[in-house]
Order: sequence, then C-alpha cells, then structure tokens
Amino acid sequence: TLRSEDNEELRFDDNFLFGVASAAYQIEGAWNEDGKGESIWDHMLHEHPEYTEDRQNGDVAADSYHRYRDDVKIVKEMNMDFYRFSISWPRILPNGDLSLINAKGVEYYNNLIDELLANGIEPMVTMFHWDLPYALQELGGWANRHIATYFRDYADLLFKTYGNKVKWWITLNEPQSFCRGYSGDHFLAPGVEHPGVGEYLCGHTALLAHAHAYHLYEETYRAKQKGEVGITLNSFWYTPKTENDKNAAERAIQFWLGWFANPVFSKEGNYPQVMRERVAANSAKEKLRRSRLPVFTQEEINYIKGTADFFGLNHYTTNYAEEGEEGKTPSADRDAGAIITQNASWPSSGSDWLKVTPTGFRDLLNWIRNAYGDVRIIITENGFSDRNTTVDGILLDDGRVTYFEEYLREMHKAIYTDGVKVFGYTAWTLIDNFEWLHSYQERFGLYYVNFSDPSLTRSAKKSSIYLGEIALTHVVPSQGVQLIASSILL
Ligand SMILES: O=S(=O)(O)CCCN1CCN(CCO[C@@H]2O[C@H](CO)[C@@H](O)[C@H](O)[C@H]2O)CC1
Repeated sequence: TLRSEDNEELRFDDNFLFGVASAAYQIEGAWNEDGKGESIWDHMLHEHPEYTEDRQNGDVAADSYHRYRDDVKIVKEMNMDFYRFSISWPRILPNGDLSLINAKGVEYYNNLIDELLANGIEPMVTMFHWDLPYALQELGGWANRHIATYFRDYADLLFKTYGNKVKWWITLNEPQSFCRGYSGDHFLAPGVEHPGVGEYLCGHTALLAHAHAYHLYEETYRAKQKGEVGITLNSFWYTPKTENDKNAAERAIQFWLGWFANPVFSKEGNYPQVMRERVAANSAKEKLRRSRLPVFTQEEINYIKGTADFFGLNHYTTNYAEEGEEGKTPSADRDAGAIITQNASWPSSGSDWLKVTPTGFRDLLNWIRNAYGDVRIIITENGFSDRNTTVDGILLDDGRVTYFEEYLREMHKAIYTDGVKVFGYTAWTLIDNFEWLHSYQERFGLYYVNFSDPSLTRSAKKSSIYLGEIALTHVVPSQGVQLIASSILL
C-alpha cells in the first residue's frame, strides 16, 4: 500500500551526489593482458569453471579495459557526478608487492581517470574489490596478517600515483563478503574451506590493512591532496521474524555489519561485545585454548578507531532473523546465533538473495545513525537484478525502475524526515557485467551488454534514463514516471 507521500515529487538538495559503480574483475576483462598478474578470481575460475552457473568467467567480461571510453560516455549520458570503479591490484602489482610495477596497468587507470575528469566526472576509487593478487594468496592471502603491510604498500603507490586527481578513496569493498572466501562459501574466491576461523583471520587482517591505508593518507598525503578516505561495508537489514526475535535481529546486524563497523565507527572500537562473547563461548565449548575470533590489543583498537572520513554502505535487501542457530560447526553463521530467512511473498529479482523490501533501507540507515552517531554516509551500491533473456525484456526494465524509485523514496525519508546524514547515492551497476558465481545470468546493469556479440555494445535500458533524469534534476518524479521513460525509449 503506497502511503500518500509515496506519489509526491521528492527533491534531493543541490549538493547531494549521484553516481554509478562497477568493479575491475566484473567489467574489465583483459585478465592477463599488458602484464597484468593473476588474481584469485582468475585462478579459482580457471581451476573450477564448474563454480559458476554457466562455467563462464571474467577473462573478457565487458572488455572495459579496451572500451572504457564507451563506459565514460555512459556515465556522462546519465548526468552522474561521479563514477565508482575499482583498481585491480594485480594489474598494477602483478606479484602483489612493489618488486614489479606494471607501467601499462598504471597507464590504463590514468587514462580512465583523465577521461572521467575531461567529462567533468569525479573518479571514486575502490582500492580492493575482491581480486587479490594470486601471488599473495600463496602466502595465505587475507588469512595472513602480514598482507596488511602489502596492502599498505599498494595504497601508498595508488595515493602517490593518482592522488592528485582522485579525491575519493574506498579502501575495501565489503570485507564481510570477501572474507567468506575463507570460510568455504565457494561463491567467493579464494574458496578456502576454514569456516569459523578463516573468515575471522581475514577480517582481522582487513581491518589492519584498512587502518594502515587511512593513517598513511593522514600522515603523508591528505595535507597536499585534500581527499577523503573511507570504507564500504555491505549490510542487509534484519527484521525480527516474530516479536520474540528482536535479540536475534540485533545479533545478526551486530555480527554482519558491526563486525567491521564497530572497530572503525564506534566510540569504543573493537569487535562488537556480543561477537566477542559468543565466539569465545563457542570456542570454549569446542575445547579450544583461545577464541577463534582474533584479539586486538588496546593499541590496535585505538589505531583502527575513527579511520574513515565517510561510511560507504552497500544495501540491497532485507532478511528475517529468528532465534536459533544455523550454518557449519564452527562458522561465523553459527556463532551469530540467528536463523536468516526471507518472506516468499516479498517481490523478487533475478537473484535468490535479493527481494524488493525498500522500507528496510530506511530502517538500516536509522540503525547506523543510532549505533554510530552522525557519521557521514554515502550509499556506494544499491541495485536490482533480473534474468530476462529477450532484448525487450532487458531494455524495458520496469522492475529496476520500480526498485530505484522505491529505494530512493525510503532513502529520502531517512535523510529529510529522520535526519540521517546521507550525502550521496551510487547505483549498482553501470553496465551488465560478471555477477560472480551467477556470471552473466544475473544482470544488474543500467545498460545492456550482449555478451554473445563480440562488439559488446552497450545499450541504454529504461532505468538508465530514469536515473539519469534524477541525477540531473535531483527530483524523484511522482508515480507514472515509468510511462515517461518508456515513451523516451520507444
Ligand atoms: O547468490 S547466493 O545466495 O548463492 C550467495 C549470495 C552472495 N551474496 C550476494 C550479495 N553480496 C552482497 C552484495 O555484493 C555486492 O553487490 C553486487 C551484487 O551482488 C556485486 O556485484 C558487487 O560486486 C558486490 O559489491 C554478498 C554475497
């Protein structure tokens, strides 16, 4: 039921920023071209093509390595203020360390950044979006805390090389997600099977790595470059399945968002108390000598606290949480002590995990403000997938237009009614690209790419016109927008 204000025109203030996002492994291709080193995704999917739905991988993807000018044209076409893209660590440092700097890789990102600036678009760089150099995985990858120092060296090179042009830096994209690559959830590389231990070692190193990059910027670059450094955390909203499941919902968000948000954004720092207590208790039951959750020294707690100029949030959907336990023994899933489900009646998308539940967006934004105070938030991903296969079905993407309209309305309420400090919004994703283990079967793009056509032409979907209008006018038009957008297209 749409409330009265749900078909009013909504306005975002003039300095609100609109952008669109992508990620290197999902869009670039050229997996081994011009000296690029192997990433853990290249390695895993070459070794296990059966891990993806269609046995495809990101070797070519949307070939943005060669077609980035077309991509920038699209960002411009959509009147976006900024483009959030990621730099492939192994494209810059094939061995993962400073022993070899790949000049052609450095040049590619310089060209992309210059193309964006020439079109009046701000580059927003994600330093790490899951594609770890395989050479570092051979040393243990994120489970080896010394990788934090390699990340610091990589960050130093990025700040030095691009920092005069790039003013928006995101250190890590979704540590909660990429650390599942160490807990046996094969949907993410490196596909290491150490549930209950691997994901916590990964998270520990990731937080130290993030903090190293932030302090480095603070000490060496900020005065001259005057940019901002933040981190991107993804979070579902967790709503209690019944009145008795309130604690389970709070535990779920403390585990899955608080795991990284508490150490960086809370006053006390450190992992959430409920996480430290539950993992310690379960570890004791398993006759372990110490908790499976690594312990920060007070010095490390202080070092990590406050290491972000903004809170990057990726949000897509809501889950139910209910009392109970699920997941492997041991595993972070089981440590969290909540059974996560969805309501089959919630409108669906092309992804099993993504239901259209817009009010959860407003609830989550309020939870973050209540938990961490008036931290400046930017939505660094929000989007909708479909599995259409006909060109018309793909281009006339009403489901995506409706999703954006409903989520933007809820975000508008969080900002202007509830007073949550959100200063920007990034749509996921620029063009159809490689959706990890769902490969090219789930499309999140605002533009269509026909992956069986070698020209990989980008074609506008209805949603790109809808969102482009909003980025230009800062107005979410009242209902009926869908008729306008389709008339423009047809
Ligand atoms: O499908 S399955 O049920 O077998 C496994 C679910 C895996 N989830 C999917 C959503 N992702 C958070 C969002 O992940 C983000 O969102 C985008 C869309 O997924 C990705 O393309 C981006 O790279 C990523 O930053 C966390 C991992």
